[in-house]
Amino acid sequence: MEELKRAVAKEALKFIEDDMVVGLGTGSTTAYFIEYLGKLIMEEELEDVYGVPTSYQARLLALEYGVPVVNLDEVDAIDIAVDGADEVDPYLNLIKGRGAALTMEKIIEYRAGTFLVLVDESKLVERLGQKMPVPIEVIPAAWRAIAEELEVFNATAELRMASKKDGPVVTENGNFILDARFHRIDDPLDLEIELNNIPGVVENGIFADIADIVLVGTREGVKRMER
Ligand SMILES: O=C[C@H](O)[C@H](O)[C@H](O)COP(=O)(O)O
Repeated sequence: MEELKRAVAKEALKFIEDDMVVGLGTGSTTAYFIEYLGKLIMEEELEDVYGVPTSYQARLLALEYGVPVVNLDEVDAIDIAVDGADEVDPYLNLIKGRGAALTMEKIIEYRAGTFLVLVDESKLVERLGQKMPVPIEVIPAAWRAIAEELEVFNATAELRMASKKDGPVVTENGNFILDARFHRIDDPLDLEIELNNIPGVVENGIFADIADIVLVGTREGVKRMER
């Protein structure tokens, strides 16, 4: 699996040109991309490329591998954003947020001229929600009210607990994450909008209609899905 992730990360470098502002995603697949991008910048194969990190993880990796970073409010535009995903359906709708970075990821990826997604073949599903729950970032005081509200959607929600901290995961925005399992997601765009209408929801991990290209690492090589 790591080999497939490395292969898509390498392929993604072909999309990066001099003078680009690049959204840097979060997760294990994008980590390889940031490493390889840093190498090209250090070897002066690429010039004047800046990264806009979607998380502390992306920022730390960029600093480690030599990708100059800028904040979202310092750039006029983002040329391309590169990020992983937890699930990809045949229409390029995604579930993201296993790493709890979904809100900043969506802000940056929505703003990008091109949103390039990097996955291995295990992430492909026929229908979103088949394997993964939908992460929902919520204002802490509202977590229980929102979990109850989700029953209306025929979903069961669990508060995500931390593994190296007592109590719940706290996002980089100071919020909690609910992982919601839906009986069946027929219309991802509609559900994405509906979830964000619940008071106290900051953002949810359905990324419908936003990915432009998905690179899929398979045992037969890197395949490309496009809209
Ligand atoms: O918040 C985390 C992100 O949405 C990740 O991009 C996503 O979970 C994919 O991560 P990985 O490449 O490690 O599977």
